[in-house]
Amino acid sequence: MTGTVRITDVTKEYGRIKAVRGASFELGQGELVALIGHNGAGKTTLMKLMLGLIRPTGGSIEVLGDNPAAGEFTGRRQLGYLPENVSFDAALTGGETLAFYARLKREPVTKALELLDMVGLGAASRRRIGTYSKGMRQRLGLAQALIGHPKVLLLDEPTTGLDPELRQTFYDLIERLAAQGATVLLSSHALTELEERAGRVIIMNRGVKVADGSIDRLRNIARLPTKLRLKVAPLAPDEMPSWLPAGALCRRVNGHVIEIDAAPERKLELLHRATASGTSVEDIDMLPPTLDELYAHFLRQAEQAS
Ligand SMILES: Nc1ncnc2c1ncn2[C@@H]1O[C@H](COP(=O)(O)OP(=O)(O)OP(=O)(O)O)[C@@H](O)[C@H]1O
Repeated sequence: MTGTVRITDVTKEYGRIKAVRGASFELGQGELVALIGHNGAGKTTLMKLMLGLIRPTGGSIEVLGDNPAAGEFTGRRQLGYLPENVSFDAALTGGETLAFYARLKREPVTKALELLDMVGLGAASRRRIGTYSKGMRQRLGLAQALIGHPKVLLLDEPTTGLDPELRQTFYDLIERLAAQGATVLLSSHALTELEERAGRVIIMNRGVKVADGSIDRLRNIARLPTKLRLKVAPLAPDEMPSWLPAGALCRRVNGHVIEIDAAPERKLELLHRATASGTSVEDIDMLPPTLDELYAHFLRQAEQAS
């Protein structure tokens, strides 16, 4: 993995507000990384630091081998950025807007206009942005960020305002870009949709990085229980299956479905008991901790430690 972004012990203060506190991480070529955290956790500040729009109070930042806040930052043209609240001149058409940004980036206009088709705005390219829906403006923002095949894409809340079908198209698109070698960092509150997509998750809390890794790795660290949902023969009102070990954390979902919280080290034993001959288990679903649950766990842990 070649590092394209290197954040080392970075702090950013706005007066007395510490927006980022001692954050360190590297992003590699072709990585699709989700940056998650509550409002004010420092996500946008980190992106602005990577773009060179603001300077860190402490620590160092390297993007594509250079300091983005340096005057002669050569990598700037290879960065794509979709801000959280994207806004364009309502009087311009989508096509005119994209042509304007292409010229700013010194990229061929015709190539940039092809991006409108890619985000499903080809038919609307001659319409004024004032007539666009929020989802259309968001897609125009994404097309703008993609001008010039950026090596690093920073997307701040990119799926806000997109309907489920467009979200799917959006993720397909960025997965393809990552597969072609782009580094994609996206901030989001939509944890459920990130669960299947992000190869890696960075969790921020009050400016501090509190977790970093693939979802499997975060599951290993958090050691939260896996839910085993079992369909069993109909149970009497207070009955529980006899094969359940004493002390098992178990609840009835309804008269023939029970759910057990299985600690990682007891998962196999419980499965074995459930499927041993003589039990009447008809079906089993294993539900590992969701990203929502992991997120809540790491935030709780960080709050307890502070
Ligand atoms: N220009 C600024 N001047 C003063 N404080 C700022 C400035 N920009 C951000 N902050 C503060 O820094 C902290 C981190 O803000 P940031 O925008 O990075 O959070 P975020 O995680 O992106 O939140 P959101 O999800 O709401 O966008 C917040 O407390 C915010 O109020």
